[in-house]
Amino acid sequence: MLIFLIGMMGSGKTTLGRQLAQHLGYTFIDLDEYIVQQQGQSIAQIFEQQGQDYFRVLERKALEELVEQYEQAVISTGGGAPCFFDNIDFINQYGISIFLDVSINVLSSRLIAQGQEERPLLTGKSETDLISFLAKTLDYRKQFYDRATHVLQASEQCIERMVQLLNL
Ligand SMILES: Nc1ncnc2c1ncn2[C@@H]1O[C@H](COP(=O)(O)OP(=O)(O)O)[C@@H](O)[C@H]1O
Ligand SMILES: O=C(O)C1=C[C@@H](OP(=O)(O)O)[C@@H](O)[C@H](O)C1
Ligand SMILES: [Mg+2]
Repeated sequence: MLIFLIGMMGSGKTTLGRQLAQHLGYTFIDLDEYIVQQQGQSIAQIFEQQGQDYFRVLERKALEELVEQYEQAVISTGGGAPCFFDNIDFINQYGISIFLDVSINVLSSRLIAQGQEERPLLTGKSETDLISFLAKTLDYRKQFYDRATHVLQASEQCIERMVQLLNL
């Protein structure tokens, strides 16, 4: 089975995905990390040098490659991945998708604590700007996230509890 984690930046896709994969004995793949390794550039460099549209094409190609390569894997996507092309349909065609539903306040405090250098969409934003950017982005992306096959309320839960709740 392929398990795709989807949701906003800071919702815990990378963190939970790694632990879920370990728990299930599945391969763990972070889509951003896969792209970084293939391109030999950071996400920030790809955005800066080739632009966001190019990054979205790389994301789609990476999804296509991964579904060919793996049968049992947890794949943590980047926040925008299910929201471009028909990626959410593609994901649901090849596996299950879990939307990590996290409130804007929790997202913003996690993202502020983590620093912004690896998330080019957030670079240079004050806390107020960040909150309104996240709210506006979620407002648009919700139509894609809502098509996940599973939803996990993930604002407060600790990782271990989330793994139990999924009962996979
Ligand atoms: N369930 C959680 N509870 C508390 N902090 C978390 C949780 N999940 C992730 N974090 C923290 O939030 C930040 C963003 O997590 P990350 O896994 O990189 O999110 P994403 O990949 O969805 O952008 C990290 O600093 C991480 O340690
Ligand atoms: O939401 C987005 O558009 C993005 C999310 C990031 O991944 P995370 O959700 O893991 O931070 C990364 O793919 C890129 O910076 C763009
Ligand atoms: Mg991530």
